[in-house]
Amino acid sequence: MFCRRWRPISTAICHQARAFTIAIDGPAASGKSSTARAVALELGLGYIDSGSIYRCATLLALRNKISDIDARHADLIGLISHSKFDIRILRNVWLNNEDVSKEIRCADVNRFVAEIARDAGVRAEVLKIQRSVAANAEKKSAAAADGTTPNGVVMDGRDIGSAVFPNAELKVYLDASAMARAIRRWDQMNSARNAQGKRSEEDGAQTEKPAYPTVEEIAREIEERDYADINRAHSPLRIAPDAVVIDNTNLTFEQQVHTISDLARERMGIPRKHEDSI
Ligand SMILES: Nc1ncnc2c1ncn2[C@@H]1O[C@H](COP(=O)(O)OP(=O)(O)O)[C@@H](O)[C@H]1O
Ligand SMILES: Nc1ccn([C@H]2C[C@H](O)[C@@H](COP(=O)(O)OP(=O)(O)O)O2)c(=O)n1
Repeated sequence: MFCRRWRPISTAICHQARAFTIAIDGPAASGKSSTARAVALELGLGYIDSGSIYRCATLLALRNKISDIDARHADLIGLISHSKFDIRILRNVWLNNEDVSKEIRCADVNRFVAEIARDAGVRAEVLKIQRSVAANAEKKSAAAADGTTPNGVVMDGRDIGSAVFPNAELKVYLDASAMARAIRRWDQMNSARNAQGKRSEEDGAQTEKPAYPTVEEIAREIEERDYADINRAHSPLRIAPDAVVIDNTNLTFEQQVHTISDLARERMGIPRKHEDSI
């Protein structure tokens, strides 16, 4: 018997299948994936960054020279359905046994991903992958759970609360001002680049530094992607009516993680833990 809705242990009908789902949606660089990962670690839940699946689908399109998605729609769906996706909570994203964590964040994927994600057939194929990786992560989380919290999964994206898991126990819509998001993404890219440069220096490698986008360029790219995600016909980015909206422009990272994990605790029927949650 499969029951998705989590119940407190004392009233659980099917202990083994109880699962608690947290959906985190929001625009680009609003802090979804870093927050979702931290909440999952705190509560002993599995974590899936669903954007990484759309990014892998985009990488498949780029590598197979599929530039016109409407004309080559069936080819791309075939490639997606025959690929193996492995998304790990602390480690990387693997596509067909290759670590593609860095490549799926490159400028070409950033530019093309919203175009790929608007295709209904691609979304239907990705939906199957989302549900199957979530079921797997949920199973693994049971082993990590300490008995005080249920097993389950945190998934972030654009349509998790509205389309992928409409019955999620907790839905959060994370937002921040456009400028805060652009600056955070710039900082994130800068730190990754500096870390990479340091590693190359230590290895004695002579690598040419790639052109680096300005905050204004990042803001423009984010704005264009948000526009495409909000205005597409299928599962656009929307605030689910039962979502808790958190604007984190003036919150610290810890505050937003603590707020969401305490909201989850409340719905699990266990006491809140943090004094700084809002
Ligand atoms: N409240 C916050 N204050 C400052 N930086 C934050 C906050 N929340 C997230 N960040 C940082 O913003 C960057 C983008 O977050 P990320 O989780 O990658 O966003 P998304 O998944 O929505 O694109 C990361 O470097 C993250 O650590
Ligand atoms: N559930 C989802 C997740 C992502 N997408 C699409 C739309 C987004 O622009 C891209 C990339 O998502 P991702 O979460 O990696 O993007 P950001 O990290 O927020 O920049 O994928 C989607 O349509 N539905």
